[in-house]
Amino acid sequence: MEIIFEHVTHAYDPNSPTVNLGLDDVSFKIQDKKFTAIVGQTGSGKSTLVRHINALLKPTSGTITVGDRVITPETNNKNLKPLRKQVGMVFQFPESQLFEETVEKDIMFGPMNFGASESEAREAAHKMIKLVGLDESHLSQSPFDLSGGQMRRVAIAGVLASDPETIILDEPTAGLDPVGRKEIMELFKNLQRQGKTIILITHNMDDVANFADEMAVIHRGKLIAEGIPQEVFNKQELLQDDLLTLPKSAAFAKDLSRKGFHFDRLPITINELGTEIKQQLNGD
Ligand SMILES: Nc1ncnc2c1ncn2[C@@H]1O[C@H](COP(=O)(O)OP(=O)(O)OP(=O)(O)O)[C@@H](O)[C@H]1O
Repeated sequence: MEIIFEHVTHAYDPNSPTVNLGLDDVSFKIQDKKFTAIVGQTGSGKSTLVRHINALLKPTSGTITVGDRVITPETNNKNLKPLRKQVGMVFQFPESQLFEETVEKDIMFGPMNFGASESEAREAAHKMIKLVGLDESHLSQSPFDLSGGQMRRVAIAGVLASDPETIILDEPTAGLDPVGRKEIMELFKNLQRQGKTIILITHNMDDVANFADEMAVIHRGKLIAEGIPQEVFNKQELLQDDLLTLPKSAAFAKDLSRKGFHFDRLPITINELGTEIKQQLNGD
């Protein structure tokens, strides 16, 4: 589902529509079935941006088109269920929203809320628990008897169980160890391969380099750059002004360029870096 922001401004204080702007005249497109990363410093407006996609927040001015639905300042809260079913959202620390007495009931809650029958929701719970890498035996457990990483997976399964077309992830791997983080990121990449549109807010530039097709950089509520990660991470003006940090491979390449190596463009993944170094050592 294509998502189009057109001149979207969000003022947190409606009495002062030009100050305390969460978003300031943002226009851009999020492409259907792509993996798009949204990055920017703390407080730059990333969460504010994505909360407009399922109308959790309404724009003060401008429009957001989500498939065939247009969200405007006048959009009211009635009839938002179809949109919320299409656009699933995994919030930061989603495990804090688990509340049912069993894992199965927790995963079933979303689909039943959107009109699935009990047996359809149960079937979805059995499918999704496996998809997030957990055993079906956990379904009968209390979510609160699971480890933090397992709870995170259950919460993600709950969002996936409604089969949303677009999945928004607000720092879904925060606090996970490197192995857990990689597994979760690969799960989302696989969902994209199966046809989902993925939108990821992250502070981890290695995840952007390794998983995203597109990225957007937000600063003080404004969109200041967008494009494929390889291009955006090579924008000198962003790096000079510390508006963007580099993935580890690119930072390492930058160090090497002070020691005699030359990179036309900074490599952003470990594979690209390895290839470049090999070529230069071989004198290719
Ligand atoms: N409910 C609110 N009321 C008033 N101001 C808010 C509210 N929520 C966010 N803001 C302000 O809007 C700006 C953008 O916040 P937002 O949470 O979108 O940033 P973010 O980039 O997601 O930050 P982080 O990386 O810390 O999650 C910040 O200045 C923040 O203080």
